[in-house]
Amino acid sequence: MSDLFSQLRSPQEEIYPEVFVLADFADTGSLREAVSSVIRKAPFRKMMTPIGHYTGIPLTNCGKFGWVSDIHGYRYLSKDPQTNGPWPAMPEIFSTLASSAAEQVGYPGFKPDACLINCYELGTKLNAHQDKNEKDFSWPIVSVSIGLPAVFQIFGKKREGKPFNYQLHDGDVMVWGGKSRLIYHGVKTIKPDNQNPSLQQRINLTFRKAG
Ligand SMILES: O=C(O)CCC(=O)C(=O)O
Ligand SMILES: [Fe+2]
Repeated sequence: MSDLFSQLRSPQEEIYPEVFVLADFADTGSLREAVSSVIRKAPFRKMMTPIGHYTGIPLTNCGKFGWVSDIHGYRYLSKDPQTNGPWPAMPEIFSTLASSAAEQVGYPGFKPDACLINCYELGTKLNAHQDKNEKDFSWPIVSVSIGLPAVFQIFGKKREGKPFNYQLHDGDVMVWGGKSRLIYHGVKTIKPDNQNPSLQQRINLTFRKAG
């Protein structure tokens, strides 16, 4: 996103303790091409949750490990349950982007082995949750926004209460770690963007060191 608004934001902002936003850090045109190549091999799918519902947001993965949900719970698997083969390799531009974003805010040496790709349609949202299926919480989560804007909600240590809200735009990269690594967070219902009425989706990439 390169309009007047994005030029008014500072390139790096700590929006919450140890939660950083790098505004317009990613070149989403080339990321979209890489997403297309991943979803040709591992299409978006809804997954069953332990309580027998489907996840509202279609998702897929690339990298050594992929995050999955089924009636047994949430975990990382080295194989795509739909094919029983490995997940698509993580595109080089994904890992380079995630490592450089992490390094920029104080996590040198971050080498993600899992990238979860969520595909939000208009009217969908992500309920408050923690990212806690990874082995080592000393590594941050790096999250990249593509397409429609979204309001990211930070609830903090508890799921309840009034969240801190921050609007993420195409190209924004958010990194959270340290004392905020296990914050409850979510995404408010995705709305159309009047400036870009042709945009119908938001894609989010989250990079993790899972294994
Ligand atoms: O879509 C986002 O910005 C956040 C996604 C997220 O929290 C997750 O996939 O665990
Ligand atoms: Fe999350």
